[in-house]
Amino acid sequence: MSRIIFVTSTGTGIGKTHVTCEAIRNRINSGFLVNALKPIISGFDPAEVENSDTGLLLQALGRDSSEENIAAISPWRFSAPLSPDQAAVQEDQPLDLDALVEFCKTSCRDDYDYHFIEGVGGLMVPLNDRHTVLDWIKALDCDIWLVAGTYLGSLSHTLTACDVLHHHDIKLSQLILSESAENSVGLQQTATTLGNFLQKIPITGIRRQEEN
Ligand SMILES: Nc1ncnc2c1ncn2[C@@H]1O[C@H](COP(=O)(O)OP(=O)(O)OP(=O)(O)O)[C@@H](O)[C@H]1O
Ligand SMILES: C[C@H](N)[C@H](N)CCCCCC(=O)O
Ligand SMILES: [Mg+2]
Repeated sequence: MSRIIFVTSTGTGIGKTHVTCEAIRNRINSGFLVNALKPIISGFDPAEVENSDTGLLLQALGRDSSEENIAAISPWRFSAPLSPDQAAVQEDQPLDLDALVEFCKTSCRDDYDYHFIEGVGGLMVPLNDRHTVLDWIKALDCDIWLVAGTYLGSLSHTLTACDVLHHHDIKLSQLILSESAENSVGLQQTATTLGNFLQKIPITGIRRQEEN
């Protein structure tokens, strides 16, 4: 039975891709068959694929960044580094929630042990003028990972996101703290405080691994 894991966050630039790539590598190294999708990417530059979320995910999967491989995991690609609803209008490529959900469900029928789906930005990022990432999550039957930072300010951002999920009866499988580069108050302090409010949710942390 394969597992589908949707990776969302408290905001943009927090660590979804970093966490997902690490999770992919760990599972492949353990002998599992893994796939990953980054269905919607904005700020995408075809000349800089290697550094893009799509390129990094493909690298973690052990695949090259051919046009075909890029299109297979990231069909909605926008150049503008904006919220998808804005980039889609600007680039005349409307984002339809049903088409997005159908793409994810079809892709996740492929025979892998794990399917990772990286969202876009944070939990409530608008996809069009009516739907957000939350609606996308609600339309899928999958595990949810929330990636949060350890920067000063993250506690409120994280508890807000958890409250939204709870309000919508969406069970959070785990909260992953990706240690922030700036203004970090530290993994342990952040985990301890969040643990006081999120007793039933497993909290794990990833130390800041300085990029080589
Ligand atoms: N634990 C960590 N150790 C080292 N670098 C990290 C860690 N977490 C995040 N980063 C770095 O911080 C930057 C932002 O992380 P990442 O790209 O994973 O964010 P994201 O949530 O996927 O952003 P987006 O919303 O654009 O998809 C990247 O350069 C990433 O390599
Ligand atoms: C461009 C960036 N890296 C992400 N792909 C998109 C982030 C959208 C954030 C929208 C918002 O919450 O204000
Ligand atoms: Mg990312």
